Amino acid sequence: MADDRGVSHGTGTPDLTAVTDHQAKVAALLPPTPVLVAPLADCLGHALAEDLTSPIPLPPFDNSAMDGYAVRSVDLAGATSEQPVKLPVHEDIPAGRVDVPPLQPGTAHRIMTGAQVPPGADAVIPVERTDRGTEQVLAFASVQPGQHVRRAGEDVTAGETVLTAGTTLSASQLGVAAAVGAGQLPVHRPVRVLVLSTGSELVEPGATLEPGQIYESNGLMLAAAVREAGGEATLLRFVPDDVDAFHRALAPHLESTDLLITSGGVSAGAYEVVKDALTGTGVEFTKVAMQPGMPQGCGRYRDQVAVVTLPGNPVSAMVSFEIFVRPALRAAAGHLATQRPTRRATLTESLTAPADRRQYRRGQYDPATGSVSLQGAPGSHLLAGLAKANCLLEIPEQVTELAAGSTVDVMLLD
Ligand SMILES: Nc1nc2c(c(=O)[nH]1)N[C@H]1C(S)=C(S)[C@@H](COP(=O)(O)OP(=O)(O)OC[C@H]3O[C@@H](n4cnc5c(N)ncnc54)[C@H](O)[C@@H]3O)O[C@H]1N2
Ligand code: MOO
Repeated sequence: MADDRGVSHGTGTPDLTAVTDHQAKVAALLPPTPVLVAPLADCLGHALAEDLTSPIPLPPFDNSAMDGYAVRSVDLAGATSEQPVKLPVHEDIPAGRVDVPPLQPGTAHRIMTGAQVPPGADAVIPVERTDRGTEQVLAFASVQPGQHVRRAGEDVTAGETVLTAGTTLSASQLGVAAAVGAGQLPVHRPVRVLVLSTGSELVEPGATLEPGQIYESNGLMLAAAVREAGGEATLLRFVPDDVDAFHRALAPHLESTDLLITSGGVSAGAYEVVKDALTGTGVEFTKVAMQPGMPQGCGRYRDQVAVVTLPGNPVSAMVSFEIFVRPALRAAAGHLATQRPTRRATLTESLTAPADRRQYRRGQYDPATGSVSLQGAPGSHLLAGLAKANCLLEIPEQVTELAAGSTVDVMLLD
């Protein structure tokens, strides 16, 4: 049933596109990116394209967990500080020594952390429990068989899968790949994104503001968001509010762009350059049942490049990026983790929300108490509040008010 704004109650919204429908449309625009093989050092943040199995065990050989002496544990049975056991020291084994001679019964080899445990030894006595002798050593304690020895394969066995396809490669994932000897990895190429902002009122941050001008912020912010999401961003700013200039600015980038993201110029004003330039080129404009972020558009420009047009209000642009672009970008680049983590949180204060629109409010989530407080008012120009927020509260379409103490879903931003 629709009200006098043409907005229906319940599930049907004749004049407004459902958030989930627009999400699906944007996601469908971005096919998976090709797989390339990249040196390990260039793989940070990319998604692994195939499972990585280890050709070797880790550790590759039994090695010492301590600086000390490799011994046979039976030789130190009953050793105490009062009744130490004396053993001749036959060899010195620094880490990396490969010609390690076997340990004879009743002797010790001095050994360093990470060095190969010699055949015949079954334990290591740490240097602190000895007199640190080099020709012969006094051991002031006994050791259990296996003590302070790191066994071959106890971390990873040969043939074991250490990373699965779709894993986002962060520092520790690159660490394990290097440890098992992978010099390069098959990864999905990041999505190449052109971020374009238009608006005659916009000037470069750092320049002097004339009356009526504002600093350009969306372009820089969206390009950073693309990079944080694992994409490659090229920034094209200060494109004049002129349709021909818009097409001319775009043309040299078409070949090397998978996705064009614009901000601004799509609502109902007399100078909506993005809408004017892209209408009829394969891009469709709509109003989504969301606040902020109602005016949206997407499509394929001249059958060539995926396009998502975000609204110009900075908070609208950023929230729209989070809801529509980020998950699609990550899915196309092969990441299994496409969604931000979510929590159910207790609201510390009451709020009201517009009917029939899904509202995203900015908030501060406190993981210690599981509570969330609002960060600033709902206005979509209030960028400072967004900058202080660590989460978005998702207020469902049918909810118009929530009392303090209510439970609400939050999406964590960092
Ligand atoms: N009559 C109507 N007016 C508006 C409607 C509507 O439905 N009917 N929708 C409102 C909503 S909701 C939004 S959101 C905005 C979206 O407008 P546009 O996407 O066309 O954006 P602009 O008008 O170009 O700019 C809006 C606002 O954002 C500032 N802006 C734009 N680009 C940047 C940038 N790169 N960096 C910083 N700030 C930017 C711009 O100066 C404006 O203040 O429309 C409402 N109006
Ligand atoms: O929907 Mo607009 O994006 O509220 O400000």
